[in-house]
Amino acid sequence: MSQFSDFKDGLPAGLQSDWIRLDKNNGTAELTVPYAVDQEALLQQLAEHPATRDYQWQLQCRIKKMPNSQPELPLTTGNVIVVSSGKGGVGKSSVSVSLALGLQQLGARVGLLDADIYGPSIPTMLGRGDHQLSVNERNKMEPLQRFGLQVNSLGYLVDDNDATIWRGPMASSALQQLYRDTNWQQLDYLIVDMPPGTGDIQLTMAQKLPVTAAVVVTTPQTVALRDAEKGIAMFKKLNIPLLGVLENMSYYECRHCGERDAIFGAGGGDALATEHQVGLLGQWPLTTEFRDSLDREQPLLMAQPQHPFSQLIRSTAAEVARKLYHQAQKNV
Ligand SMILES: Nc1ncnc2c1ncn2[C@@H]1O[C@H](COP(=O)(O)OP(=O)(O)OP(=O)(O)O)[C@@H](O)[C@H]1O
Repeated sequence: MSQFSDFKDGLPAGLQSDWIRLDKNNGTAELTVPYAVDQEALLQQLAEHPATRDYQWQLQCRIKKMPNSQPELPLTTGNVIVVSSGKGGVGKSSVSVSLALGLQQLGARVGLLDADIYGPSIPTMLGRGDHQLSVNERNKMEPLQRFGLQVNSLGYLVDDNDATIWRGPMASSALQQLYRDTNWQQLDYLIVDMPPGTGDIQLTMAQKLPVTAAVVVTTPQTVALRDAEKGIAMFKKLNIPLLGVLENMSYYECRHCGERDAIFGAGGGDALATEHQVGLLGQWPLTTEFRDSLDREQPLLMAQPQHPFSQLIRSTAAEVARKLYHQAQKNV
């Protein structure tokens, strides 16, 4: 096996020459961020490029486990990405569900952990079907399988009203237990839907998990942006790499005439990301279909995978995967 070092031109963005191995007439491109690459286009390019066209190409997908913020905590899953918001109601749970499904639709094995003690909404968005949470012979909870995701939520375990009265240590140790005592199966990513806010509870919770990276969700509204800023500061303080800010409800697009209305203001997420040098992961519209699909336990990505919003979600998910990889490389 040799590495292909002289292969810089003509590669799709995201592919690096040291991911390429050659063996006689066979070439393997190992994609450590498979989602950032259009695999069909890449195969075609490899087949046509003068330097590579004499080889038979195959692609292998390998998602690395990146370093996490708490090396002393056992990592029982793949990369742990926490989704957080400074303020409630900005769509953090909707984003968590969508990013998890988006990564999965791009080929990853994904779990979703609902840590929102104030109002676990994942069971409402994904439903539970006929499934009940069960405990195996090793006393581990078997995650619920929803749309191909492995899911666990405080909402599957306790009544909503019981969970909301939990405070500090109780909440963070419940989260830790939920993470550790779930029998996650070979995950590439675990998306964690955190409780809204940036107080002591959220801080402690983030410290109790081996977090790989974080995403902060905001709307463009000034009051949400101010709180999102506190979220950015929290992750900086915890030395958790921030993949970027995701602006949700950026504009409403009329279904009939297509006109866009920035009802919560325009440009706020972008300005915030620029000011803190954290990158804007996406600007998601406010749409009836998105809200309705989650209310009906049929996420848009599943119900209408070709919908432009579904495509936007997948491209944000690809950006998250790509950034996670590159960010972690920088911090090694
Ligand atoms: N882009 C969007 N378009 C339309 N509706 C949305 C969008 N994002 C979220 N919603 C809706 O807004 C409501 C709040 O969303 P969600 O529960 O995800 O917010 P949250 O930030 O997790 O709230 P909290 O953490 O305070 O419970 C939900 O009814 C959801 O369907």
